[in-house]
Amino acid sequence: MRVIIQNDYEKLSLWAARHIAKTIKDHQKVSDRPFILGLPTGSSPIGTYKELIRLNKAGYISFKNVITFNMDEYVGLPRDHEQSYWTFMHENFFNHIDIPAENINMLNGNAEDVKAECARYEEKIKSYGGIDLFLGGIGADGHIAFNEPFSSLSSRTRQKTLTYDTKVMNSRFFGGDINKVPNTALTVGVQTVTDSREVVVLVNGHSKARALQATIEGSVSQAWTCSALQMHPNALIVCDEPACGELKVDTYKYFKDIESTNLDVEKIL
Ligand SMILES: N[C@@H]1[C@@H](O)[C@H](O)[C@@H](COP(=O)(O)O)O[C@@H]1O
Repeated sequence: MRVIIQNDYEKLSLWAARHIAKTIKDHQKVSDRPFILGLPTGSSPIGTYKELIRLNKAGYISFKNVITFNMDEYVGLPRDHEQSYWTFMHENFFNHIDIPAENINMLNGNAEDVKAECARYEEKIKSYGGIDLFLGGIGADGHIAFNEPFSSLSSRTRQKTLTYDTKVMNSRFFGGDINKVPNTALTVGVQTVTDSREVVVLVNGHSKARALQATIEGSVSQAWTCSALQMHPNALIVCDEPACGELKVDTYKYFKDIESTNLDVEKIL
């Protein structure tokens, strides 16, 4: 596992976006196969999306030959609801880049047959030969996508019930009213994420410090689904200083030292 520690959210976002842009560009230099990109919602990736949009508008990177798969979607919210992940992704990313609409894949939280919808999603990912890079965020309880604590580490796309804690956290987007937060969501599984060739996870702010500690230093356990990343051969955590608050001093120093020549955001592209 690599851990890149940046001073603040802005630097974290620049680093992650530029790393993703470079990875896509490097792939495009040697292959005509579309790049398959997994994407999250939440507040963590907003800065990364802003920088990717800037790089797209500046002509550094094109998304014309990129296929995206989003991690999750609430069940039962109309697609054009202001808090659906479909709306979030279009407002914060897709509407501002050159990606063709048919390249965008999102789970349909209003599907009549939810099981069939989840199976279709897994099949479609497989049909492209898997995901090249899955970008993710992390919940304060360590959930990745909507894989709440005690989700199987070998889980696949399915419907999950949201925990009370997650509903409280996400109620900030629903006018603070927990009753407006959907009870369930469709989500890719932990293994859908870890099957990807690379996983990049953004972790910012002190509220994520326990989750970051569990991800890096804890045992691999379904209690912290983010800990599954320890088994991944190409997992990269991009975090800020406040998120490191619960790490051992030695762990923090180790990653600062070993990545010291890779931290400069101006030297990635
Ligand atoms: N399903 C999403 C997760 O994918 C996201 O990582 C998490 C953290 O959100 P934020 O980035 O706003 O802290 O929120 C939701 O639960």
